[in-house]
Amino acid sequence: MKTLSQNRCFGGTQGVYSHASDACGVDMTFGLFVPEEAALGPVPVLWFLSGLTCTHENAMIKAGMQGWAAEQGIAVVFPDTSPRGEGVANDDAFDLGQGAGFYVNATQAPWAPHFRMWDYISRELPDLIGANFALDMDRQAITGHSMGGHGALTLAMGLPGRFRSVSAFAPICHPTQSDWGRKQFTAYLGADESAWAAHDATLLMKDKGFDGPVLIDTGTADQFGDLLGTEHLAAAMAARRQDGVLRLQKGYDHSYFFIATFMEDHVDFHAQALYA
Ligand SMILES: N[C@@H](CCC(=O)N[C@@H](CSC=O)C(=O)NCC(=O)O)C(=O)O
Repeated sequence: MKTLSQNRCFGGTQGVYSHASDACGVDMTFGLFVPEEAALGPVPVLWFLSGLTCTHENAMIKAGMQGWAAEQGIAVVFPDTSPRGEGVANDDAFDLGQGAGFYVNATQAPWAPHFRMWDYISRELPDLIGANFALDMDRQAITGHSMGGHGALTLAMGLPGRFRSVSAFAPICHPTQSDWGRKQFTAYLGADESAWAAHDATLLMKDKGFDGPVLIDTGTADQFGDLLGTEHLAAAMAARRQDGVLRLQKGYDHSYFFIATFMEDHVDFHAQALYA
């Protein structure tokens, strides 16, 4: 692992690191905020999965997470959203290929050799940060935005026991029925839709739900609202009596201004679960 930068931040350290990824077969970059409490012992971990077109950097510099995480003594991980570089497949569209990994393991050409973001986020990166930083990997929570909200919800429900709480900002909720999902799952996973269900938050909510609290915020003025399928996840949560809150925030759009506005709520929500 290589340290690319380290800056003192709210008493802790905001770092950016790169490493050779076995899962993705290329070097991957991630951000990690570690609060000052880590000097005394391992601290809980909150993951932030970012959306389409993002690198590790967007949320790290725009979401305003570090101050709230420092107050709670929680570390925050900011992974990249896909493998990148020459030799890695890509597409001209912003919603496929590099910057648009959708948190799945691709099985189809030309994506399969590198696009293994499920394995990267669920296995390789946790192992790496757990071994190299003072993090308590028995206390993890996860959040994310848009495509990253989809990733947070599907990883939380797909890995029972891993995360104590899950939240999301404007998540893609029902990708198997959305143009933000059908196109990408066809490309990455193939035309057989039975392989898609494990990556659809609404279907997972109907099937198994999440063994912990859920918090979702989406803006009523979200310019991508029709692609998110929020109503389908809301219905699935209500039908199974999921422990959770889904809020529609008046006038907010899809941007990081929306995310930053409600970030304190989300970090506090996760802190309650991580310190219970
Ligand atoms: N370029 C696209 C819009 C891309 C966009 O809005 N990306 C969002 C995530 S959308 C869902 O995953 C984002 O977080 N962008 C990065 C940022 O820093 O704002 C278009 O033109 O439609």
